[in-house]
Amino acid sequence: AWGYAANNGPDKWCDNFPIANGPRQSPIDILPGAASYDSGLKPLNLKYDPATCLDILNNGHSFQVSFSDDNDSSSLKDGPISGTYRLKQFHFHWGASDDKGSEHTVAGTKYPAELHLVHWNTKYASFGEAASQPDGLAVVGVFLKIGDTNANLQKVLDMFGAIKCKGKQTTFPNFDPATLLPGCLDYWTYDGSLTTPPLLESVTWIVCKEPISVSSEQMGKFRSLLFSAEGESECCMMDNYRPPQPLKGRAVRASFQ
Ligand SMILES: NS(=O)(=O)c1ccc(-n2ccn(-c3ccc(F)cc3F)c2=O)cc1
Ligand SMILES: [Zn+2]
Repeated sequence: AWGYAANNGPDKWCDNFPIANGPRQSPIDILPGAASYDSGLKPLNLKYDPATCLDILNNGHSFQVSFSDDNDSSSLKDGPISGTYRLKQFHFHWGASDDKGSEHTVAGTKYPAELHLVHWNTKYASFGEAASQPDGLAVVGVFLKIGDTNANLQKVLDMFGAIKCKGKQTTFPNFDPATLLPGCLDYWTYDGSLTTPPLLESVTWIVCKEPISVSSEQMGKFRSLLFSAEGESECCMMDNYRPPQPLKGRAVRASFQ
């Protein structure tokens, strides 16, 4: 199965997922100087209800916090998208050290981690249906930068004892993902894909320019999770990021000047 090791990592994914070499793959290196300001882009309209937060899971590639999506209580509108996209889950990607870990990069700069808030277009019947459509998903990416301890993030990290190994899951009620957003919601946007298999080219990427803070100690906590399941030889979860992919002529637009 796919992973992030030398024998099953990003350079091998094309063996089972040929779309890995497709025309709109993610992540990318964002060049702020080459992004075009689009005054037609609206501010992001994010509305999250903590009551929709369900559970937290170690899926063997990252950990993810899932939300009930049977109504629009936690949803994204406006920005570069049309219609309403419901929040399904959020997760992170991070490195083995603080000098790498993000998937998107900014003029070659790597951040120690990147948060992805995954939403699906309610014009489709379900997440699974939306995931196979070119306008099916919208993922908001937020960079993490080493600085002050992030008390809101700490609420997530405090759950790690219960999800150390692949397959472990526990309830995680009443968490507000809006507390993980930066103060300024300026963003870059481009058409891309899922950054892990199945690498579906169904994502409108919305990458926030402003990072949120994380302390180096908190980054250490991320690396205490395991890729491995209980009873398997322990393998620390880190470097679970795909490197930037070819832009192939795509435009990257900025919501700010
Ligand atoms: N890193 S990211 O681009 O935000 C990202 C990467 C991969 C996924 N992902 C993996 C499996 N799925 C998935 C789950 C259920 C389904 F019906 C269809 C899917 F594509 C999915 O959305 C979701 C998000
Ligand atoms: Zn992701």
